[in-house]
Amino acid sequence: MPSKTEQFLSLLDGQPVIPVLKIDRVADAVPLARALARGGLPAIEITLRTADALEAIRRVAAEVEEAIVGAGTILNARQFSEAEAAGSKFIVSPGVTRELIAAAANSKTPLLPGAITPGEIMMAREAGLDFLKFFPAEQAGGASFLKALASPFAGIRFCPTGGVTTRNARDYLALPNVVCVGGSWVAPDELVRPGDWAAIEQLAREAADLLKA
Ligand SMILES: O=C(O)C(=O)C[C@H](O)[C@H](O)COP(=O)(O)O
Repeated sequence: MPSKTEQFLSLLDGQPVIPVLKIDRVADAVPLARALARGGLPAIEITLRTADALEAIRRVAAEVEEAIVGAGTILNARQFSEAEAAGSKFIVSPGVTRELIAAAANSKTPLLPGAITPGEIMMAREAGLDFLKFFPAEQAGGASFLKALASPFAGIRFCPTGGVTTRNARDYLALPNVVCVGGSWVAPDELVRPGDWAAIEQLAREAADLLKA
């Protein structure tokens, strides 16, 4: 039986960027998920930072077959189960807590918890969590900080998120302990608001190709 991390990584299937989405209008969720998938980024994270986030997850899970929808900004066990019930295929949290560790242990849905410091990483590791969100990546010390964590934590893989853009994504993706990065830059408000799905598809395509150039 592959570990939950292995299952999660095979779901991501080499996708280098996970779009981090804040859905202000629930009607945007489906066309946005479709545009990102068309551009090559089927795995998306819808953050529970807006009132309609769970409904957005529900709609994408039900209507966008090609999407792999996850939930972000999960802060406690209640939100974990609500997001799971809405159809989330993975759960992302900004940090790691005992409550979330227990929720993840009781669930088949993989958890990508935030961790920055060696102590947080060790706490996650002790709980069997070995794929972590390095958050907030840029603000906490960036690629050089994360690089320094590779030696003591050889088995831990990261998804740096926070301040990551096309400008610095390659610096992270070049690190041996980085699997993918997360970021909101592929779905900026100024393109989502007018429903410019073609422009978002193009941004997704550029992001999906980051590892190729
Ligand atoms: O809410 C969460 O759980 C988050 O992940 C916080 C941030 O929205 C992401 O880290 C994206 O950050 P930016 O790409 O810098 O906009």
